[in-house]
Amino acid sequence: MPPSPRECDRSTPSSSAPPTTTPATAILRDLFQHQDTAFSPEKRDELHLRGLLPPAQQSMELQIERALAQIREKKTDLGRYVALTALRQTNVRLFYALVMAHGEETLPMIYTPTVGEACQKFSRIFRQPEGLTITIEDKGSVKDVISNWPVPAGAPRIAVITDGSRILGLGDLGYGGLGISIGKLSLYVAAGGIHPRATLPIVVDVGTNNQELLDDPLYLGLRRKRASDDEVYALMDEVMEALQTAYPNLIIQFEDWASERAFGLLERFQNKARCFNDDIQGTGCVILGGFVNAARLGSQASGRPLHDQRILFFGAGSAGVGVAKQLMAFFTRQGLTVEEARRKIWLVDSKGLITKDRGDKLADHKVYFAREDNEGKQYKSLDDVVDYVKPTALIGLSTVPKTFTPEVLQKMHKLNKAPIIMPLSNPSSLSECDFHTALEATEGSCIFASGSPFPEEDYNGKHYIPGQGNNLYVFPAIGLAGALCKAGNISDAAITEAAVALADSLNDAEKKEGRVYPSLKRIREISASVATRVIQQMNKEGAARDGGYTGSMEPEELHEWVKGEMWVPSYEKLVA
Ligand SMILES: NC(=O)C1=CN([C@@H]2O[C@H](COP(=O)(O)OP(=O)(O)OC[C@H]3O[C@@H](n4cnc5c(N)ncnc54)[C@H](O)[C@@H]3O)[C@@H](O)[C@H]2O)C=CC1
Ligand SMILES: CC(=O)C(=O)O
Ligand SMILES: [Mg+2]
Repeated sequence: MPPSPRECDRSTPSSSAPPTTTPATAILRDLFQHQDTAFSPEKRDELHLRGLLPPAQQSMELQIERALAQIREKKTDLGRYVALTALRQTNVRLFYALVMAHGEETLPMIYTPTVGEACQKFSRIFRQPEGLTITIEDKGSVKDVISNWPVPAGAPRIAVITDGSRILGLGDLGYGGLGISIGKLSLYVAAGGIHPRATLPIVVDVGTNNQELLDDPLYLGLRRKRASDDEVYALMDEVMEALQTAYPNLIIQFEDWASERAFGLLERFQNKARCFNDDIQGTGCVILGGFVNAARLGSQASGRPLHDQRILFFGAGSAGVGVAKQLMAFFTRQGLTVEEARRKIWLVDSKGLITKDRGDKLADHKVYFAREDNEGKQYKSLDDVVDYVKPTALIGLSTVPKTFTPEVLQKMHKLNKAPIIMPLSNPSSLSECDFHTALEATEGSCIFASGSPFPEEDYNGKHYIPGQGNNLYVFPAIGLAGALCKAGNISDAAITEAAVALADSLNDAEKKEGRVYPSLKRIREISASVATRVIQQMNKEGAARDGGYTGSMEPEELHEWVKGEMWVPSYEKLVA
């Protein structure tokens, strides 16, 4: 077997102990060394910590209990976000141990929906700098900025990069977008097992067109309007080049760029950088995975063939079109031609059903799905479009809340024994409908998944569990796979493989419960299985660049190896 990539990979954070000369105060201020009350009496002596800590020695489990109680005491979700951030910046192991042990409670606080509000108020809740800031004014010296990133033991393996121009469905939040890079990377650690030190959150500040932010004296970003397309692309050429030179194995995830630039950047870099776009490809992937299971349930209820689907997208931005493109694979894998698959998909934007003869100039990314079979008629309202298309599935990626009205949902119920309803816009306040409304309007018949979490519901004496159709199920695994096998690029086929692996990951109990996505309690297990399949695909394509290491393993061996590579928060070692 060739040498383990670890043996020749200086990008893997070292686990060696700190020099014994590290001053006690520095240990207590170092988020990677802090153990709080867990230091044993011997360690306290050895590290000169005696007297600097309370007398009690406590386990991580007890510390989790205390931290959770403190979080629960906060009155608002934003308060809980701030408290959790403070914990992450103080004791990184305790933070991740808490998130992993209580994911269902804490994920909505560090991710959607709360991360949206945190990005909106980023400059107001700011306490200490995190992540890397590259501004349009750094043009020409991006390399120097990147060289300032402190990497005390190992280089970053995953970067999440945003320009803050479209944060969730909340629009242009300028510099506050950094919160989404930080939030996504927290999930890389909690769900994907990437070492926290190997994560690199980046905001590219090219200005903001959000006047409220520009007028806010506390705003932390550049006080200027957004730079032009040409300026941004020129800056991004330099950023991508500099990042890849500094860190040759870095995987770069584009996040929450306004649609035109999201597509533009993906086209520009997909084949020459180790990158992917989470909103286009990650979302496409997670919805394909869930849709496969939803269609199975729908087909069981209706007795109709699996591919007998008519999918209506409400919203045709980077997420809508990204998912539509990925869902083509649902049909082609069942033997339909690409053209037949395309015809199963209808897209609606703010002007109504997207047709070739609608009379407006369609953005490039919408053209492929523009219908030609509308016989000159145009359909504007969602009600009218539903009447015309007679969809089996309704997928919302519009950022417009409550647009799946009870009337629209009732129509879906009339048309289908088990309609697929996916209001995927984030955060929860922008969801096209909530779970309760969907259940009532469809008399409990819908197969449901939303972008942000909704509580479980009891309806007519039956218990229902909503799915969360969110890219969090796949991006950590895709990035993990790329990092572990040192992928040279991330292909569409690798993304599709992640989707199929996610669909396959439901266990029998979850199938029985009618779920389309596995329980988030199993997210690490899911990430390991998905990452294993993606690595296999990358090897098949020749994209893995680890000298044949992962390619030489049998699937089960590879799976075990992936699991073993995932970072686990523990105090066993002195340094995380
Ligand atoms: N669940 C998940 O994992 C993900 C969810 N999203 C969510 O998807 C949403 C959309 O994201 P993007 O596509 O990047 O945004 P976008 O702004 O590019 O696209 C929004 C689309 O909705 C359409 N739209 C706006 N108002 C409308 C109306 N009144 N009626 C019909 N269509 C309307 C727009 O024309 C546009 O096509 C966001 O809320 C985002 O948070 C995005 C990525 C992942
Ligand atoms: C989940 C996500 O990536 C978004 O809403 O943009
Ligand atoms: Mg996003």
